[in-house]
Amino acid sequence: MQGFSSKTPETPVWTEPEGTLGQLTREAHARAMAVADRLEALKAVARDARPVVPFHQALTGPHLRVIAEVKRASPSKGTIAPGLDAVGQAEAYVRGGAAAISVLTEPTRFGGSLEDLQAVAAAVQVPVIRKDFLVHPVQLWEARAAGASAALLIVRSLAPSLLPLLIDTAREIGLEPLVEIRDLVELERALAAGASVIGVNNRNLESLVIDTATAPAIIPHIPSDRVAVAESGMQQPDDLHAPRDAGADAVLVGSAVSTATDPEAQVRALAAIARHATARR
Ligand SMILES: O=P(O)(O)OC[C@@H](O)[C@@H](O)c1c[nH]c2ccccc12
Repeated sequence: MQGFSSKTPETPVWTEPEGTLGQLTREAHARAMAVADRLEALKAVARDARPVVPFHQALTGPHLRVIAEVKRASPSKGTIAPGLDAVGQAEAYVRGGAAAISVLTEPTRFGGSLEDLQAVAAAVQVPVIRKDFLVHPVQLWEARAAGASAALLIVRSLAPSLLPLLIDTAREIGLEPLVEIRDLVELERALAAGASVIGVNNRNLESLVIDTATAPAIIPHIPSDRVAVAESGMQQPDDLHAPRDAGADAVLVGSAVSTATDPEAQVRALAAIARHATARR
């Protein structure tokens, strides 16, 4: 076996995701298998779907952008906003200045659905992202058929050959992949696979532990020709200073806006902080 020389970048051995992420990834894979034979039908629906709204473009510019998420529940907190009306919520986010809307479609732990995604995509003008544990091309077609303009791909959930395959498939369909990482090794994988919008999750999805210092530490390493998004754990406007100062292009906020009594005002307050920003990377 070949050892690593000091000049050879270390290639980590691929291991399956553990903990909650492992479970969610396996469940998502089973759901994909159950609809795999619908691929041709989904392609036909996708042809008539709402045209793609450029996601990359919506997140670029001199100011920090806010991606607001429709989130009823999470594995860490359980149910947080049980009766949430996805469309009403998304419309409030847009009035508050959200640059894009994230819609959870994972059903068991996040209380989401493709119906939510479809309804939101039909109601708002901004790009909508499918947030789930996607592991199969058929799920990208589902996203596009529902009117999504972007889809989340979690590096930790995807075996090395699968990540570039799904990134390429997403782009062929017209979806922009938001490629999620949590450390520098995963950043290298994302870059090598051609990711252009990179999200750094403050939450470790295997242990569910949150550390809001993660995104600010990783983002300065993201090349300036890529879009950098800080994700998770940001509750109030002040929490946006650290990712902004690290050079983030956008922040993704879920729980804080989903549980807000006035979601429009909450997003507006976040976007107001965002507007003071100047990109540093
Ligand atoms: O509710 P928060 O802490 O604002 O987090 C939102 C978002 O980052 C989080 O929902 C998320 C980030 N990556 C994910 C992957 C799958 C499901 C959910 C997520």
